[in-house]
Amino acid sequence: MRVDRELRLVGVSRAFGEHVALDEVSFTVRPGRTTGFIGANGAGKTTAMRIILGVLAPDAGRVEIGGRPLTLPVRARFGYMPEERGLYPKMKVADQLVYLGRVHGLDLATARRRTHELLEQLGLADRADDHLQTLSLGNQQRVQVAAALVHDPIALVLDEPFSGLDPLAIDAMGAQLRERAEAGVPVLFSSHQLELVERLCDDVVIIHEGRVVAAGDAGDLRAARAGRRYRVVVERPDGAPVPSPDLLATLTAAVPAATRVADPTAVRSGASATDEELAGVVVDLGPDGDEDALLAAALGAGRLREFAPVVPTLAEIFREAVR
Ligand SMILES: Nc1ncnc2c1ncn2[C@@H]1O[C@H](COP(=O)(O)OP(=O)(O)OP(=O)(O)O)[C@@H](O)[C@H]1O
Repeated sequence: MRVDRELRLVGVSRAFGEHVALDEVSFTVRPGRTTGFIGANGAGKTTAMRIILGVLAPDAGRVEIGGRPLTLPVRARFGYMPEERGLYPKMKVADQLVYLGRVHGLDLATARRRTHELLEQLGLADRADDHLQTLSLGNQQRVQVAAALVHDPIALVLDEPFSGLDPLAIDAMGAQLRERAEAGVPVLFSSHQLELVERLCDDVVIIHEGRVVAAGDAGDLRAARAGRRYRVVVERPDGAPVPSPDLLATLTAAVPAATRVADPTAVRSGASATDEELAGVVVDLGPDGDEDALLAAALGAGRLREFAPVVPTLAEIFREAVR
């Protein structure tokens, strides 16, 4: 029988003295999917993860798996990578992983096999007999991930597993998380690297000052905010683009609700063009702006070269959600 592993936080609150770190936080980490947990420093990510793992008690609310309250034996089968990395610096890498596997109930042969497999997959096989403290910080981090994975966890909760890793290690780690998710494990990880989250996550939870401000399928969140944003490029009769400020003035005169937003294409290409040199603008119509009126204004401004919906990046959604 397949275990229902959907992990849910329901109305979880937690204060430290007067400071409310989590305020009725609810979200779901779906099995078979990776969920990115994002929020500014101090937003409450680590607190929520500690509560999931039972390291910290909530003041109110609960954590469930498969619709049932989490019990200690079930929690023991979770994989957790805490923010404060907690391995033994003077112990050999492989011995440490075998030991942790045994603590989690694996027999010796299985613990050794899993350790060997993980070290191979994470590119650390040649460091198996080195003391942890002799490894670089990035490689110690890889061992931390191996420690969270060694007992074949039924759920994975990782606090900033990518911080400090080089691009190759990020790929190796990302592949591990993806593989675990595909095996039906709910995977939750926090990160400040939003492009990485965008690349690796199926779902996303955005937390701001202790409250969830957006959650769900990352593609849906982006698509829901598309369609109200357009990139408009208009040419003069001589073929030169109408300068951005002039074009913006024309568009906003016709559609007062339209506001300019940073052009993600310009930012991504690292363009250093001034406003006058930039071809076109990206405008957001907000809830009230009229698309037809925007198009009519763009047509009236010259020869229309581009009128295309812009799908915001996760980083843009994040910035807006936490404003
Ligand atoms: N043990 C504690 N005692 C007092 N305050 C705490 C404690 N743990 C967390 N806090 C406070 O709760 C808030 C949320 O902290 P938390 O560590 O959960 O944030 P975070 O989103 O993980 O931040 P970061 O991205 O910086 O790691 C912060 O204001 C923090 O100072």
